[in-house]
Amino acid sequence: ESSPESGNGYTLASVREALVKQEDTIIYGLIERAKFPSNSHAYDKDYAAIKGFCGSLVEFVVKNTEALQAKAGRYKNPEENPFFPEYLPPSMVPSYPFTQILHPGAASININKSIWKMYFQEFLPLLATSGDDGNYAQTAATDLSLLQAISRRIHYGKFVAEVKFRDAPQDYEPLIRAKDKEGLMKLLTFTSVEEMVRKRVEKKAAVFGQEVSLNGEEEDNQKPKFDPSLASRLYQKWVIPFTKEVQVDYLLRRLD
Ligand SMILES: C=C(O[C@@H]1C=C(C(=O)O)C=C[C@H]1O)C(=O)O
Repeated sequence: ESSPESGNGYTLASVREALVKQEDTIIYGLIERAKFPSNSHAYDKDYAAIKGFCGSLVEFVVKNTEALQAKAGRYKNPEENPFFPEYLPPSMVPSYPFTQILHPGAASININKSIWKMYFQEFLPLLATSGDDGNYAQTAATDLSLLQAISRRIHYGKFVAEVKFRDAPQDYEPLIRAKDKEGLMKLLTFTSVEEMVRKRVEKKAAVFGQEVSLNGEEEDNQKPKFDPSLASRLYQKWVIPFTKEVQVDYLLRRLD
């Protein structure tokens, strides 16, 4: 039951359930980041001028936090993918026997560079209101936890692809051998599931982002913590397409 060849309890239903739970983490992350204004100095390499470090304050926070978390074992879990893998020290803690269901080729898939670019260049300007309150370190910390949640969700595509492959190897194998990316993309796509995901994410964003007061009348006039349609936009434009890209990348390596 627990050999690497068996499914180890992973099914399409269970991986989808995991994705639903990760939506919560992403939405909490959006709420936390939206508490701060844009704080553009946090992203400015010239502003930071940190001794012995070349890069912005957010890069400084992310690289150093990832290094600490790597020592504490974070990246031993195949669900976790660092943004700066080239700077990571080894884990210093006893290893845990994480269930290994993925093909070893999964380890070489990391699209965090694209996620990073999307987040800072395209998404963050939509989420953060303009302004500067000086809380650059705190802002960078919220960026990192939101980025980690988005990255985990997107790279979970490896697990999604693995269970889809196991459910129908006869359908996937010829496309993999032919390196038919378009055919694979079509086969792994479920538009009705995607639509449900987008709708649920927007609804969760509206519910979680609601101001809570004890006077029922006030609630209607309260501004939400962030625009809920941004959450579904994030999913539609980036999270879902990136997840599918990871699935295709994974499947292309599946028979190596
Ligand atoms: C993740 C899956 O694969 C695809 C990507 C989806 C997503 O990122 O939400 C949803 C449906 C599929 O088109 C899935 O089938 O659940």
